[in-house]
Amino acid sequence: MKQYLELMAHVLENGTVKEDRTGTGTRSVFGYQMRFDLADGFPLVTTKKCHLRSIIHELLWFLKGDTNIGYLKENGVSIWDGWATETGDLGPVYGAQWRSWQTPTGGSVDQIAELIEQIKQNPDSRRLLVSAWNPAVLPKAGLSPQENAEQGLQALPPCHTMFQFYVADGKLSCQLYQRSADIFLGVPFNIASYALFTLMVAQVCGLEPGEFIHTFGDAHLYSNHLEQAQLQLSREPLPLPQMKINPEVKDIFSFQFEDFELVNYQAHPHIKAPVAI
Ligand SMILES: Nc1nc(=O)c2c([nH]1)NC[C@@H]1CN(c3ccc(C(=O)N[C@@H](CCC(=O)O)C(=O)O)cc3)CN21
Ligand SMILES: O=c1ccn([C@H]2C[C@H](O)[C@@H](COP(=O)(O)O)O2)c(=O)[nH]1
Repeated sequence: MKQYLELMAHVLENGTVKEDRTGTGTRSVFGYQMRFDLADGFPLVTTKKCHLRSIIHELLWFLKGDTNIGYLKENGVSIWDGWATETGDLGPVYGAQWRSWQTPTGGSVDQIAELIEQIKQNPDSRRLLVSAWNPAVLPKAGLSPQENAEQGLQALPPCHTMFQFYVADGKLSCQLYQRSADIFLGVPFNIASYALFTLMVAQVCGLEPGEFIHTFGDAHLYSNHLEQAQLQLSREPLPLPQMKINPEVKDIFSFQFEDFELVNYQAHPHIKAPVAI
């Protein structure tokens, strides 16, 4: 995961000191890109131990179209707790936009089902996109995440805002545009999640995995993550693990947690860091 360490080093060296919504303060750059060839192994950060279980459950939860943290809590995943209402709601976040984008006439669009259909039917298409950025449901400034969710708005605007697939030479690649990126906590999750999603889509479409390309808007290190970032930079990256997926699954909505097995994951010890809310 040289790419990830290079991003960290780049932001530490070149980042501008910048205030942010959470009041924590960041070092930030605008515009950056990383590329991962999925044939090189599964891109899970090795310079700190990462919790893949949370990442898999979060992705399956998005794919169900679910926006209540109930499923995550049942599976011991707490990464969304800070933003949910007492009843566990987050408003129309990723799951809702991916699977049931509301149309003005009262219908809904399943962007994931349409994406899979288009990749199969029309692999040369330049329109293989999914957007989670829906201006009609963005949270109102001045309200808390919980107050927004109670009003039917998103608790937090999507950070991974849109992604595009591309098919060439029998290989499927994915590019994500992430408008805002917490390099220490969020980015390792985001890389692994989209790499896994690309492997899943490739399998159900009968394609080989190509590249995952991660493009950033505001990529930042929070001021209370700088020591943790330095510690990670002092560690040697280890060989990447491999992801094994149950080859029987041919429907993107049928994957279950047990269908995934990460093998040969060697990592340095976990590093704790506070999450900015
Ligand atoms: N400031 C901030 N950073 C984020 O990365 C983030 C948000 N907010 N808000 C929405 C989601 C929630 N995400 C999160 C939230 C918490 C962790 C976190 O605390 N990770 C720890 C523990 C992992 C675990 O419990 O499995 C870590 O060490 O990675 C990671 C991603 C990603 N997003
Ligand atoms: O998947 C995610 C979700 C969130 N983040 C980070 C990026 C920012 O640090 C915060 C969101 O705050 P905004 O003020 O809305 O930008 O969460 C992430 O890195 N990955």
